[in-house]
Amino acid sequence: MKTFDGLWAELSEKARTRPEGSGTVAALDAGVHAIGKKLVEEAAESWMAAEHEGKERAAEEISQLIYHLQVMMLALDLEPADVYSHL
Ligand SMILES: N=c1c2ncn([C@@H]3O[C@H](COP(=O)(O)OP(=O)(O)OP(=O)(O)O)[C@@H](O)[C@H]3O)c2ncn1[C@@H]1O[C@H](COP(=O)(O)O)[C@@H](O)[C@H]1O
Repeated sequence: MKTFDGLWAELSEKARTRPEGSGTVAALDAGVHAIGKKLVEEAAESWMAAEHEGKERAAEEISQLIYHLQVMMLALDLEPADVYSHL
């Protein structure tokens, strides 16, 4: 099963090697404004799923929120440690 750290390693590698067809590379090329819109969209979908669609759907939307959160971190050249230092 993929974890936060496992996904982070995978996405960091994609950002570095820029393979053809990667949605992550396309998202990074689209920029912070576009990534921010996806982040807000997935946050709203997580909220709606949590309130109206049950735990399984909420978990699915939260996984997508984590993905877009990591893409934003990559776009800003932030490492997980930079974020963890504020927890
Ligand atoms: N975990 C994810 C992941 N979660 C969410 N998403 C993206 O977020 C979108 C989900 O948004 P929605 O469900 O709202 O669907 P949508 O609005 O129809 O999507 P769009 O039209 O906006 O693309 C998906 O279409 C993906 O673009 C993800 N894209 C990739 N990953 C993983 O990231 C890794 C690298 O992916 P690539 O860079 O594409 O190789 C792989 O392991 C993937 O499984």
